[in-house]
Amino acid sequence: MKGVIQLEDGQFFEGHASGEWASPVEGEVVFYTGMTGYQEVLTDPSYRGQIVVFTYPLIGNYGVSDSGSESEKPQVKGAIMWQCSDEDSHYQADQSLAAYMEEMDIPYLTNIDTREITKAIRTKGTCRASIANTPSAPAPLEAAGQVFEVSKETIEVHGDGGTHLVLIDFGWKQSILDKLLAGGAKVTTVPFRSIADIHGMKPDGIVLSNGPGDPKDVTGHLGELKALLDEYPAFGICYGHQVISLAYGADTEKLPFGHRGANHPVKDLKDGHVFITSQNHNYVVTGESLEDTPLEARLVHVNDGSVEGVVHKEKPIFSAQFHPEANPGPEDAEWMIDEFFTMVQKVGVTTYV
Ligand SMILES: NC(=O)CC[C@H](N)C(=O)O
Repeated sequence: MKGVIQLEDGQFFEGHASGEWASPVEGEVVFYTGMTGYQEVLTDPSYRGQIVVFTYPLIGNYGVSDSGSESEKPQVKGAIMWQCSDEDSHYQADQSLAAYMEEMDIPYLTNIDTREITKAIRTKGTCRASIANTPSAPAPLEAAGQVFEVSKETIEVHGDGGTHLVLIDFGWKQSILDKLLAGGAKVTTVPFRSIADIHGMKPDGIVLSNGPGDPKDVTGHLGELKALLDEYPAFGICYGHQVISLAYGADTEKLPFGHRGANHPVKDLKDGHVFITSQNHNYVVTGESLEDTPLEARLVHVNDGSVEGVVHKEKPIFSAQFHPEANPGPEDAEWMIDEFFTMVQKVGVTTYV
């Protein structure tokens, strides 16, 4: 069956549709350049509401595993591929990607020249798009507030390790929780709407999770968040990095087409070493906006010089704009999780630079 993705500016790309749709599927269209990691991408709450173009031509060749998802259900609005495999060649696979897409009812197109559409997004910038059986213009309105859809309603306790960490929930990924548990923590996940409750839990440290959409969606919580950060060691991952920066007075802006893939080089200004990271973000902290804050940039993207991590000049607080939990992607940045545990365990720490 015929399927079409149409961008905001009227450009459209024709391919095969996974189904017959009564109405168009609309969302922000972004591209992901990794060769692997499709299951994590489809289920990562940070991709909530987006249509993801996979640039690598063969997606799904190692199938889908029951234990490989980043949240309980798919989060993307739709997917665009050249080829979606209906075979699963991996000993841990439970089903093929094509079967998974059908079971989960994720609308997708195949036989689309994903490199051509990526060039269009790169030229025009991230934009809205619609997937349908015939060309259909997407509504111009930008969706907002996805973080309210993915942050859970309740406080949950995981594991029983000796270090008590609170993971502030902006839509946390399973692999962040897994890494904290593996490091020896008991982890309490707390919805960002319940930040005030965290003081009573007296945790050893705070981790601020990844999340979808614009970090300014949680502006109303920044005051109580800063009060918390002033008291506890903290580590922010992606959305978490952005809200730490906003809480201390820095600003964020939207990149033209974001960073999504598993090969983004980042430089640590502390010692000059460059490492490869897994990334998934539209927004960045603007470098100049850090000037009048107690934060400074420690990590920068080698390709475009954008801020990839900040550190507080006096307090034990630091952050990563990328994904040190590395699902999907290289594990080069896992040292940050180790550093966080060391920082939390270090009694009387006052400076972390
Ligand atoms: N992975 C994330 O946490 C993404 C953060 C934010 N939604 C952005 O797009 O920049």
